[in-house]
Amino acid sequence: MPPSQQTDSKSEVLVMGAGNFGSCLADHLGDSSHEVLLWSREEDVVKHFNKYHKNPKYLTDHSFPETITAIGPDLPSADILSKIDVLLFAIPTEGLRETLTRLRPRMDENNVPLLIFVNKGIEVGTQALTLEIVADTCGKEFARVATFISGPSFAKEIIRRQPTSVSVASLSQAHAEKASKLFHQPWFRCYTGKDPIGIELAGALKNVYAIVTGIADGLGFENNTRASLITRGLAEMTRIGAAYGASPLTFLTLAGVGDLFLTCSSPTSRNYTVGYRLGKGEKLEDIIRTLGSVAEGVTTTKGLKTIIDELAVVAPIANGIYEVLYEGKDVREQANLLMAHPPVSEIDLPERRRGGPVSQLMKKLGLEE
Ligand SMILES: NC(=O)C1=CN([C@@H]2O[C@H](COP(=O)(O)OP(=O)(O)OC[C@H]3O[C@@H](n4cnc5c(N)ncnc54)[C@H](O)[C@@H]3O)[C@@H](O)[C@H]2O)C=CC1
Ligand SMILES: O=C(CO)COP(=O)(O)O
Repeated sequence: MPPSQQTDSKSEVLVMGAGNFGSCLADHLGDSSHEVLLWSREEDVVKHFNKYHKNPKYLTDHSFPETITAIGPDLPSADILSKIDVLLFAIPTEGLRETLTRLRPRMDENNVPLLIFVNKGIEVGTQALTLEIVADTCGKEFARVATFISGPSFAKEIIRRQPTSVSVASLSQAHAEKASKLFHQPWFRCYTGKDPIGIELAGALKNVYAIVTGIADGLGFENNTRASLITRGLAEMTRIGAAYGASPLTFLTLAGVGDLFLTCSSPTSRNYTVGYRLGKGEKLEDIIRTLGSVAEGVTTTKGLKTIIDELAVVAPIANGIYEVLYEGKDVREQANLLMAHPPVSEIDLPERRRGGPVSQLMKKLGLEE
């Protein structure tokens, strides 16, 4: 890969969360001349990071640029928050409401940094996406400019500068473009979009289907099975997204099918791994206890079930995984049940545009005037 491009405009960035993804993104931005603070709630991580420039718990082999300073475990002060240009959250969805609630009184609404979120989940209990959590905790002015980055992007590969592309979306086009510019590097491309809710839903839902394909692989099913689960998972995600009010086309983006394909086909995915180990017969509690990292699909399945029921969407795969995770149903029996569903039409196509070769052929068949 070509060397990192040093940007003209140097930003002061604060990354909240020093797990796999927060550390990786701090490294990415620190490597392109931005000043980076990395907040961790774990004191040992902060001390070790500042002494050795290594994270003792996540991406442990990697040496981080010396320009990154770790802070914590106390939350960043009002003074720090007033000086930064970018505030990036890389903590799991379940921890976001509390963190934002505690941070908000320290933030000046007349000096709001660029707010970026990379978590991929639905909050249990409220079924809220992050945009709504931001609105609830910080107010609508913050939510209107909140920006979301999502897409096929394993931390372990970004840190090795593998070419990566992601979707970046916000209700504010200007903020999406700012975030895109901040992250752009020869090994990292950003594609901006205007459907943050669709992008968020896609990122959260693909984790659920990654657990399902992991189960199938763990049970010993092969390539045909995985390909049909990914494709039918995409159809289901799109149906849920459309019923939710997102654009169905968003599910064809990097944050949609891109990330779905990645996480459903690689053991690097924690969600796929949860599924694979379930397929091999391990218990969910044991898998979560020993995973060492978050798999957001497990909690998201719970919120998703409520959404599916409320919107009355046909979602046999998501319902099936809910029953496995939360009702103790047997994984092999659920697989058999899915295959035993009666045949249905594959996809609801929009009205066909008249004209072109299809119309000519239909005329020849006497099916079109
Ligand atoms: N690892 C990856 O490749 C990618 C992860 N993501 C998303 O980024 C988010 C973070 O993932 P990872 O860093 O991989 O997870 P991780 O499990 O490696 O690290 C999570 C970090 O968040 C902190 N944390 C957990 N609960 C917290 C709370 N309640 N308050 C404050 N801090 C808390 C942990 O101490 C840890 O530093 C997740 O939503 C994940 O879906 C998105 C893209 C890629
Ligand atoms: O979202 C990811 C990559 O894009 C990471 O997936 P997992 O959380 O399943 O590891």
